[in-house]
Amino acid sequence: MTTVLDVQGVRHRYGGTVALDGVDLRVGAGECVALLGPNGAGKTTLVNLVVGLLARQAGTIAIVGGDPRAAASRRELGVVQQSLGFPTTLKVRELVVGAAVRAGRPRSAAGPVLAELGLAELAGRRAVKLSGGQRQRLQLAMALVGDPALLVLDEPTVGLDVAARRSFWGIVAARCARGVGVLVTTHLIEESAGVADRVVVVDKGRVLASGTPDELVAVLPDRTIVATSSLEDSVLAGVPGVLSMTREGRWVRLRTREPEAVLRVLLAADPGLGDLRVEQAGLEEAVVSIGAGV
Ligand SMILES: Nc1ncnc2c1ncn2[C@@H]1O[C@H](COP(=O)(O)OP(=O)(O)OP(=O)(O)O)[C@@H](O)[C@H]1O
Repeated sequence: MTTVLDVQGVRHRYGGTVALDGVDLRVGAGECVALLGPNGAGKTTLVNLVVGLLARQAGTIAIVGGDPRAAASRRELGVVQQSLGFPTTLKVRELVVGAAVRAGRPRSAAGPVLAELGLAELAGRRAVKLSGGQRQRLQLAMALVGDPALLVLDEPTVGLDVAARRSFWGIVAARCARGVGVLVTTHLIEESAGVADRVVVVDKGRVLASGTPDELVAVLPDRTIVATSSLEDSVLAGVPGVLSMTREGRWVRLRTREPEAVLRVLLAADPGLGDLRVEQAGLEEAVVSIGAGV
């Protein structure tokens, strides 16, 4: 797989604060990588270094082999960042045409992208009059019109409703399938599981874990036994191997790392046991546990 983003040994400090403490990260062509981490983990710093907004202090960053601040590399890059505002007077078409020209593409490249993103009918509208979801699609149109090899999306779906989010990710997935590499930061863990080929968990400026969403979930040994039970709560909580229990009406949820042993006890002792299932932890629990050093 061709590498479109290669980050190696990147460190960054703001005065005495260490924001990145030796980060390695790779995005291949056609790969969607989600960068997950709590507030202050270093995600924005990394994104700003990749898109050339911050000057590199230590380590290397290459976009399709080039320096992020070189003009040739910037043409390989499409960016959607939350904080971007639009000039008040400019219309949707003018902004997309401008982005095409800046990326060295013909003005005519704007038309197909406006159509692909469902913005053709809004092309004559001033950008500041768009809804939140339409603005995100406009930013994506401006990012895609340059035909980038790498898309960097910084919390791109914050504030969007479910339908707008689905449509946004549908467009990104289609580009990914055509070979564009994507780096996306998000707090929406379960959403990232749906779109990312690989999730990279960062905290305190370091990569804690990297893998497919399924791999990350698999590293967490916790399972939850869900069942109806006739046993008293205190008896259930006292079954060897049960880490915690909660009850919702007739249902109990038992967290354990030894599901077979707990099930054996329940099957022998609980005449009212029914509707039994064992669940794996979700991606959110996996990421929280990795962050907590589990
Ligand atoms: N301009 C700055 N000056 C000083 N410290 C900064 C600056 N920007 C970020 N930091 C610090 O660097 C660390 C990493 O911040 P960064 O914004 O990269 O994290 P983040 O993962 O994007 O967080 P969030 O999810 O809250 O946006 C934090 O400790 C933060 O306080």
